[in-house]
Amino acid sequence: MSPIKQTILVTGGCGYIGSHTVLRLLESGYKVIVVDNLSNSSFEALRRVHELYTRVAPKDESPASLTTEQLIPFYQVDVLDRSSLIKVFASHPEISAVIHFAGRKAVGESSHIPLDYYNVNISGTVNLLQVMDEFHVRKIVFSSSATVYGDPPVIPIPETSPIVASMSPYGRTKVFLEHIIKDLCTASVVKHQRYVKECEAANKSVEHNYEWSAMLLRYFNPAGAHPSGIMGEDPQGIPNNLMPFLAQVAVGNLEKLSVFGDDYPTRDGTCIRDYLHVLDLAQGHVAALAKMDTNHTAGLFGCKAYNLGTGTGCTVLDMVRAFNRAVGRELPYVITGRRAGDVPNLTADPSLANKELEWKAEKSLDEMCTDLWRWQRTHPNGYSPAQNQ
Ligand SMILES: NC(=O)c1ccc[n+]([C@@H]2O[C@H](COP(=O)([O-])OP(=O)(O)OC[C@H]3O[C@@H](n4cnc5c(N)ncnc54)[C@H](O)[C@@H]3O)[C@@H](O)[C@H]2O)c1
Ligand SMILES: O=c1ccn([C@@H]2O[C@H](COP(=O)(O)OP(=O)(O)O[C@H]3O[C@H](CO)[C@H](O)[C@H](O)[C@H]3O)[C@@H](O)[C@H]2O)c(=O)[nH]1
Repeated sequence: MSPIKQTILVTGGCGYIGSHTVLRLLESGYKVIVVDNLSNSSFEALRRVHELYTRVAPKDESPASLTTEQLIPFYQVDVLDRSSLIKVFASHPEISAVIHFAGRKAVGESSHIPLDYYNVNISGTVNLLQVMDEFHVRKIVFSSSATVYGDPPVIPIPETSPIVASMSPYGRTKVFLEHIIKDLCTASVVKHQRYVKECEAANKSVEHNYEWSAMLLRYFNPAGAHPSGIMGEDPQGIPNNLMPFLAQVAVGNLEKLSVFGDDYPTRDGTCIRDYLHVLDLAQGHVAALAKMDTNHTAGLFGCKAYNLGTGTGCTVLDMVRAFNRAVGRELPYVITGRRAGDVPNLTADPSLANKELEWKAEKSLDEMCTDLWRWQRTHPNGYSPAQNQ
């Protein structure tokens, strides 16, 4: 008989990082429930997760005989919608932790519609945390970002680097949310101590633990796709990020890449980022959940931040060359002016995650590019069936 599996609620589980993480969770033996309002994704991502999981699942599970919703219960719910969230938690008392991806993530757009970003990212997360607390689910893995470091004083960046009033409303939501989650963890220790004292005074047994545990995962730059070629990033409209933009140039949907500035203090003048394969990033979430469990067994709760990156920085032009190798031809680009808010170098010091989470990004730059290209050339329009081969 299979051991009892923990159930993880994944918000934003149909999105780019979320869908790859849902697959890794299933492969690691977790049960998964997904909440997503599909504002930047489609249910098709979960169908692909189902298909891929069917290929590797243990024989006694036979997921092929299930519908996708039987394998992965799915709720098209907005994290701002408190009563619907309550229904999800009430229907699934087995939820033991939440991985929270849902939110808006376009840096540029956040400067034009800051209230939407503060509403979805901050109010949506506070809403979720309140509902979790109500249902005694007090373990969260949160999608933070390297953007919280602003323009950091030291490269590679350790977690002790100051987190700052970041460069965009989007970035600020991540900074605020880190503070909010830390405050919640701190307050919960006091609440639990008070509760324990009350129990002792009333000669009652201690039935609950009010203490929160949180993992703030500061992602560097996720790239790539599942090596099968059937799952990948499916950005709406013109992509904001470098790698999906390059991939769209390669399939002919966009004419050429604009390289935003070649006058930065870097080896070729273009910005340096730390790109990691999306499956390595997905595995980071599995490692963070495992660490929370080990901590709990040792009686440790509270909030901890980890960098998820490779520790190696690549310039924009390094990435163009790497993607050219995968595609087998030179893609057109033009150097333009700097993009507002970009900083010269965001390269992780991942040693804390390497040591404490026993996690390391394993996949190479060439794998990221080859996997991205396999996905994009077979799905030039992402999950939308129109014109895909
Ligand atoms: N992709 C990156 O480069 C990157 C880097 C650092 C941090 N992050 C963070 O990681 C998380 C996931 O990013 P991603 O790249 O997978 O983005 P994504 O847009 O592909 O995924 C986000 C998912 O959340 C859903 N969603 C959005 N608003 C929602 C709401 N109000 N209620 C319910 N669902 C909602 C979307 O439909 C989507 O499926 C985000 O929080 C993002 O800020 C991403
Ligand atoms: O068309 C483009 C797009 C990007 N770039 C450059 O490529 C680099 C990477 O840009 P991305 O937009 O791909 O990624 P960012 O580092 O700006 O931001 C991403 O990673 C951050 C963490 O490092 C945040 O989490 C943020 O949410 C996420 O979009 C930057 O130097 C940018 O100027 C171009 O030259 N042309």
